[in-house]
Amino acid sequence: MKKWNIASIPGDGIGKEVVPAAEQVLHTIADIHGGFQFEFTSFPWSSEYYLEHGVMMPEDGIQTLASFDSIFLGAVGNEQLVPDHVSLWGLLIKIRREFEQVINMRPAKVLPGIASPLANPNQFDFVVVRENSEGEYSSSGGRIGNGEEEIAIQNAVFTRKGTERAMRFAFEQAKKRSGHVTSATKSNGIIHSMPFWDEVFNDVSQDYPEMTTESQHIDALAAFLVTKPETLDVVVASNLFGDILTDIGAGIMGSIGVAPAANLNVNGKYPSMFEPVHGSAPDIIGKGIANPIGQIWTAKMMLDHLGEEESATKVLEAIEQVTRQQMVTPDLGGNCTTEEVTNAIIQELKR
Ligand SMILES: NC(=O)C1=CN([C@@H]2O[C@H](COP(=O)(O)OP(=O)(O)OC[C@H]3O[C@@H](n4cnc5c(N)ncnc54)[C@H](O)[C@@H]3O)[C@@H](O)[C@H]2O)C=CC1
Ligand SMILES: CC(=O)C(=O)O
Ligand SMILES: [K+]
Ligand SMILES: [Mn+2]
Repeated sequence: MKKWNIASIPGDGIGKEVVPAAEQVLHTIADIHGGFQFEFTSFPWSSEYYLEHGVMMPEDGIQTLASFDSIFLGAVGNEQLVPDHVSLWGLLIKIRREFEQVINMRPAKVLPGIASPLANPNQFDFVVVRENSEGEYSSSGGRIGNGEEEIAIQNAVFTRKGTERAMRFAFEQAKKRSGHVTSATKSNGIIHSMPFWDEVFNDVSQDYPEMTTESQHIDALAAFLVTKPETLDVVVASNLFGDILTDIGAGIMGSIGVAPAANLNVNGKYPSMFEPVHGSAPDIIGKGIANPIGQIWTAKMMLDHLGEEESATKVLEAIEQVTRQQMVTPDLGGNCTTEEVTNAIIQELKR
């Protein structure tokens, strides 16, 4: 029997609530399949770990993770204990970079039974391909001076290699979908990186003459996600633009609690990491009402990545059956708990 070794990092806040829920679902689907199983090794790396050890993960943490088939992460961040930029750069962003997880794939589509906050949502189904290793998320820059003289400089880094890689990945996705790629730009306001981004998009699109393309400024595109999301298929975006667009994508699905994500290593050198779009949700910690669907849909993406596509499809179908019956947590207007939604998905799988 095949065994998938997964490093599990629940992290902070509701990560500790939704990761175990999704692991239950993964064990269930493995049992149903019968030909593979999961072994989860859990790591306590979090803001609490930082308070005790002064680091978000041990020095050999990256080395430890390298031997796993995939990493399954909840969320990182507890501002009460550790400044966010310290905790995120010490764990989440560190893993993304060290393991060259250069693509963050984030689908968004209508889930049956869920009332979108959009008044008349058309049947949208798109995926954002977010460049995940450079761009605006950069450590280049610094702070100097004090008081009124203080200056903060934050550089964005766009390499041709990284930009092109994200765009090619987007076009390859589009081949499997309806063949339309939208580039998120801002070349009217950002004078170096974004005209460069547009040029690379134009160059790469020459290699995909069968695809249709469009380029939209990020501000207009943000509005289109609300007014006509059904026109989008694959959106390629820089690190920050992709981050923002995917919270909008989550919003129009009904809640950030349902949105999945995959941080993909595409050169095969290191494991990929699967973690939902949402954060640690400090306002609902410990209430038992965190929506587990984002983490469970993320588990579905991990199954796809591991080549267990048939099981992956079954997990998404079970999620859709449960939302169709409106067995959902309060963020989606329901009154179910994390446990009730998880159990309903498990029961659906067992049918
Ligand atoms: N990838 C990651 O690990 C991320 C970590 N963060 C961190 O998380 C902390 C909180 O950040 P926020 O900006 O408030 O974003 P957040 O995503 O944690 O929460 C935003 C809102 O969505 C709700 N929400 C999020 N996930 C939910 C779920 N599964 N079920 C029900 N409701 C849910 C929260 O209750 C809150 O009202 C910060 O420390 C931040 O840095 C934020 C975003 C991503
Ligand atoms: C930090 C964050 O919000 C993200 O990378 O999605
Ligand atoms: K997350
Ligand atoms: Mn985000």
